Amino acid sequence: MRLRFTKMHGAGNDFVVLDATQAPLALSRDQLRLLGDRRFGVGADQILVVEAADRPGVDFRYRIFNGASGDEVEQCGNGSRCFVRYVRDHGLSERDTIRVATVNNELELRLQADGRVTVDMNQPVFEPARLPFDPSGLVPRMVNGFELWPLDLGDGDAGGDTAEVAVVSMGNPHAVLRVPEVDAAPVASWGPRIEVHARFARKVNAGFLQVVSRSEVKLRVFERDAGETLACGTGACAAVVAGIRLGWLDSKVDVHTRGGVLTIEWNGPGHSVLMTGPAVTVFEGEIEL
Ligand SMILES: N[C@H](CCC[C@H](N)C(=O)O)C(=O)O
Repeated sequence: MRLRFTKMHGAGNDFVVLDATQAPLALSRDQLRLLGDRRFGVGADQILVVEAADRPGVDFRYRIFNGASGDEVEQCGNGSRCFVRYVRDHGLSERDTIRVATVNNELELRLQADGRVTVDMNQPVFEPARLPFDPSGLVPRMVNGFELWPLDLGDGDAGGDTAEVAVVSMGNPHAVLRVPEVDAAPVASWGPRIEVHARFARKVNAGFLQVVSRSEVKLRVFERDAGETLACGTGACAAVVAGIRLGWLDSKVDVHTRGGVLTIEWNGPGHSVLMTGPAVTVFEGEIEL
């Protein structure tokens, strides 16, 4: 099959975007992994599929697949900003604000005059069972009334490292740990061990957070089924929400990632998280699958 695609990125987190509004695209896991493959295919952290609305009150359906595994996931923040840029540029909508349905939620996406996009990422979820995360037998350290869970990363000869994490769901699961300096953080060694830790039944995205001030942080994320990406939108939301709950951050924070800056705003429980950042089209192409 000959497939047209658009290559995009949001703060360096990159995507292959496909238009399935005219006809459903039933791609196999192998075809999705080929699209994500940086040697044998196009190359992308995630594959985003634009589908026609499947219910009243939304403009499109937004589906997300991790490029390395071909598995469908619940949410992609950087991808949602590219989504609205894509539908505008491809004449699929004339509106600056659109509403999309994901596998487990709905998002409102707003194209700003300066070209950045603001997304209402809905409310964060903290109940461990809804991540899912199994805290049984663990005693959390309470900071500002919020749990930091001691994760034992010891696996045989790897030694008894313990990662102290906050857990947050933005529709997809996140474990956030504070580090003194992101550039020296053990992302390559601890990231994969947290990602597949047995207490996360559907694996987890691991965020490494450096607090620069109450309104500025640096963040690296070892993403579930993607490895370290240059930015993670839901990861930035999860890290800021955790930082606010832990008393480290104010309600509006600039998140410096290796691929660019995202601005996250959250006014506390009961409120949505707002994420603002870039959405860039790199090239259009075709591939034979
Ligand atoms: N790897 C993530 C999906 C992509 C999230 C990230 N790219 C974002 O911008 O939120 C997961 O498996 O939950």
